[in-house]
Amino acid sequence: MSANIEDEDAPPELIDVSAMPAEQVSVDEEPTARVPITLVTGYLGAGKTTLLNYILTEKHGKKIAVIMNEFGDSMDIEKPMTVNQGGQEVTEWMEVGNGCICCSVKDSGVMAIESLMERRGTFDYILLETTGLADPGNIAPIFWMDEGLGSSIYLDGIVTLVDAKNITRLLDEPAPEEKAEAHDKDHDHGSGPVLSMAHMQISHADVVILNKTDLVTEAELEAVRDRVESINSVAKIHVTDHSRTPQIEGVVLDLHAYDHLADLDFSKKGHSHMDPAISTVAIVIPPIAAGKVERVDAWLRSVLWDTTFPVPAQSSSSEPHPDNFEIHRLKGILFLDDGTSRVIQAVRDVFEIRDAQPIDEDTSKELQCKIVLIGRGLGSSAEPWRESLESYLA
Ligand SMILES: Nc1nc2c(ncn2[C@@H]2O[C@H](COP(=O)(O)OP(=O)(O)OP(=O)(O)O)[C@@H](O)[C@H]2O)c(=O)[nH]1
Ligand SMILES: [Zn+2]
Repeated sequence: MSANIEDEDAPPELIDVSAMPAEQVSVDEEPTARVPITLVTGYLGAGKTTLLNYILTEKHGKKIAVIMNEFGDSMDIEKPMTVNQGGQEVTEWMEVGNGCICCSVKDSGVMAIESLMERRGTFDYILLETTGLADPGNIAPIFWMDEGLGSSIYLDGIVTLVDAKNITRLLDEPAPEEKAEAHDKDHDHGSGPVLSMAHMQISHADVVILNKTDLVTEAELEAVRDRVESINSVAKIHVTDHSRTPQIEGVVLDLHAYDHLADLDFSKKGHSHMDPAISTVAIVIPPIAAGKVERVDAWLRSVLWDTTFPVPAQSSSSEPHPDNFEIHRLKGILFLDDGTSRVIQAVRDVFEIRDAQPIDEDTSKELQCKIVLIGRGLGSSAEPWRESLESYLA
């Protein structure tokens, strides 16, 4: 459908435009020079390192730089020498048989990426394994905000490994130490179910890999799939045993999760057993006037930054507006009356609206603006959200 996948142009740089001087916002320098990065997340032991080892040993014709976290000692390749740089351990880059290079790091992978960039040209893709307790919502914005990294790397997508055997327990009973750490402390989570890190990792995913399926029955697997879909109904789901994905491209690599959103699948809405903590809401409205993009921006600032609905011009819905919500992930596409379109991307409170690649869709299909929100306390209906946005744009 959306024909951009093979496009020569890498997607535009993800920048927090609100934090930058206006003249820098539209700078578009050599987008093809930037290297895509996929973040591989998932709870402790879900199979992240197994996945990376699989990719490092498969034939795929790509030169991938793989950054493993410190727990990656199950690597069945020779463990490289560890060097210490400024108190943080970064192991040296090691060539692997299929043309990839690999290193394992302690703490954040940002330093490893910086050391990696000195080897630019020797690889064309980066895979970063986050530690099992990392909240990808804290990592993804680095690639949007950090000007140095942002000019050489772009975020291709977030892949979350799910341990099919343990995930239900993790979602139901967040460990006490996790509660204390549960993502950033600046956010007031208000009352309600405590979000585990497992929730965060699933809710930020563009792709979910349901792994360890050899350890569960088919019925258990379906229950896990339902649970995952109820937390994040837009992520693509793949089922694996020992992280052996059916293919690598399109599953782990080349996700283009941030370039085109017109083909988002909304058909999985309306789950009977929503996860109590996190849910997905999709706002669908007709194309808007080109002059209204600024209003959409203002509406987003209100819901993402102030977590309040802008006062609606009128309220006709019988459903009350959620008043204690938190949006962790938002994606959207706007079709404008001048024939152009815009993509909206947000991870937590960092967001941007930028020009979308033209879509050569058959014109018989009616274009609709769509905004998908994943978060907490969003309510069971998209109606109050749609109403708020539409009346704000009116
Ligand atoms: N039975 C079974 N075991 C698996 C599967 N995938 C991975 N494992 C095992 O689970 C253990 C943990 O896998 P890893 O790949 O190290 O997990 P990880 O997510 O990298 O773990 P951390 O980095 O510690 O968070 C290893 O012993 C793997 O061999 C699977 O599909 N089935
Ligand atoms: Zn690992």
